[in-house]
Amino acid sequence: MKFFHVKTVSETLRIINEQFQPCRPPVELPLIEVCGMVLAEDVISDEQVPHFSRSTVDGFAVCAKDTFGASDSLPAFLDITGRIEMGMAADTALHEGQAQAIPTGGMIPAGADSVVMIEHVEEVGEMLNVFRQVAPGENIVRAGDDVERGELVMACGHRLRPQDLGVLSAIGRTSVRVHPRPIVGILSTGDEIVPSEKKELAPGEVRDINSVTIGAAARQCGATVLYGGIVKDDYDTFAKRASELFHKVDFLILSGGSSVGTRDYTVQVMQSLGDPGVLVHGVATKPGKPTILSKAGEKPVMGLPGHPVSAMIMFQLFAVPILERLQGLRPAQTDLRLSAKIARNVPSAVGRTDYIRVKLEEREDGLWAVPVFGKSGLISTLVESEGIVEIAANKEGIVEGESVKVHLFKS
Ligand SMILES: Nc1nc2c(c(=O)[nH]1)N[C@H]1C(S)=C(S)[C@@H](COP(=O)(O)OP(=O)(O)OC[C@H]3O[C@@H](n4cnc5c(N)ncnc54)[C@H](O)[C@@H]3O)O[C@H]1N2
Ligand code: MOO
Repeated sequence: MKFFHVKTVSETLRIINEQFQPCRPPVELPLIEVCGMVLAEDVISDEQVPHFSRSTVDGFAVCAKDTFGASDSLPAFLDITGRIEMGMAADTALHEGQAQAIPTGGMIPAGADSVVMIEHVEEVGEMLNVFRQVAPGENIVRAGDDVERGELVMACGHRLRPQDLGVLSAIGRTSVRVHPRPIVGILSTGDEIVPSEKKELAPGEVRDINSVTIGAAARQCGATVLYGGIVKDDYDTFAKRASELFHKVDFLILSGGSSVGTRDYTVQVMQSLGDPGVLVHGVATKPGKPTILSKAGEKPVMGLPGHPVSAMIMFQLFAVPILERLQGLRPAQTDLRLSAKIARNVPSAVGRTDYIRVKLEEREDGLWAVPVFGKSGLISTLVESEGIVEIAANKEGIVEGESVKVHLFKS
């Protein structure tokens, strides 16, 4: 009889951190291709953004002190000495008592320190009546306000979002060094598993859920996915198909066959892929106990439990950190979990970390997490849920009203 020598969640995460590094050397790619990828360089700006002081409104560039005390009943009177064109240099300096018309985004002329909005002035020929006072700096973005020359704009290990690409574009970068997207291979196992396109199911057959859910979740984490299809519970075929896929990918995920049944070959297949071999066989969690982690050469291989809910939760718990390591992502600086109160008592066993599915309800007294109960083979329970809540291994459960952290599913 074989037994699991289970590891705790934190032991498994420590192993992941120690064992896996970025999978391939960084590459230089054009900005339009790098959203969602991880930076492999420190980006330092050699320019100021904006590189000229500009107006944030349509109006008149002025010296603020000329407007002090101005009101509807006592306007300030200024001479209009110029009109600044969009995208052109403002090359006529402004002196006290003068104003120059300026569009939103126009360059502030030398000598001006603020802009009065068009709504608060009246043009009378070449004279300007100003009915509101403005403070120095009002309605102006100064050169370098956004980014200073020499500033570290983004550090190595940062996952690039649309706004990050905006800054890179603003400082004139057309390409950046990034960690390549890891290629994740997925192979589903089980005599009963058939492709989703199969119309009429024979008794005992089950359409493949895990290739689809795990493939999509891997893509959400920045990976490229190679689908290996479905393989029967036959050691030789399984080992051959796993080995073929393994050589094409950076991270191989096997679904099903991770438990200790006589036909569960996943561990043997993982060992056959190369040394050092299996690092974790079984984790002290519910669901997900029969999760396996191994390393062949430098590549991670993960055996996810067949039950679709367990597979997704274990992917979240361990495959996401593996993918982060493979992409050189810096550990998260912020806690992205939502605080809520649990709506029911949920018992749990000491010595095991439990993950419960929850949906969120906004009530008058705040956010509540309502447990969604159901066996780990029932994928629709995850459709109903918005996230998962961890019950720590040292707890006997959580009581109604207790504050919990909800780890939200990505959408
Ligand atoms: N004696 C024991 N039996 C089991 C244990 C245990 O500790 N001792 N653990 C149970 C737990 S928990 C889980 S989870 C499962 C995991 O088993 P496997 O990883 O070997 O998975 P399978 O037996 O292949 O499948 C389990 C279940 O999930 C369905 N399945 C599998 N793959 C897919 C797929 N790609 N798409 C949809 N559904 C899938 C499969 O048909 C089975 O119903 O072991 C328990 N047993
Ligand atoms: O714990 Mo198993 O992972 O589904 O139910």
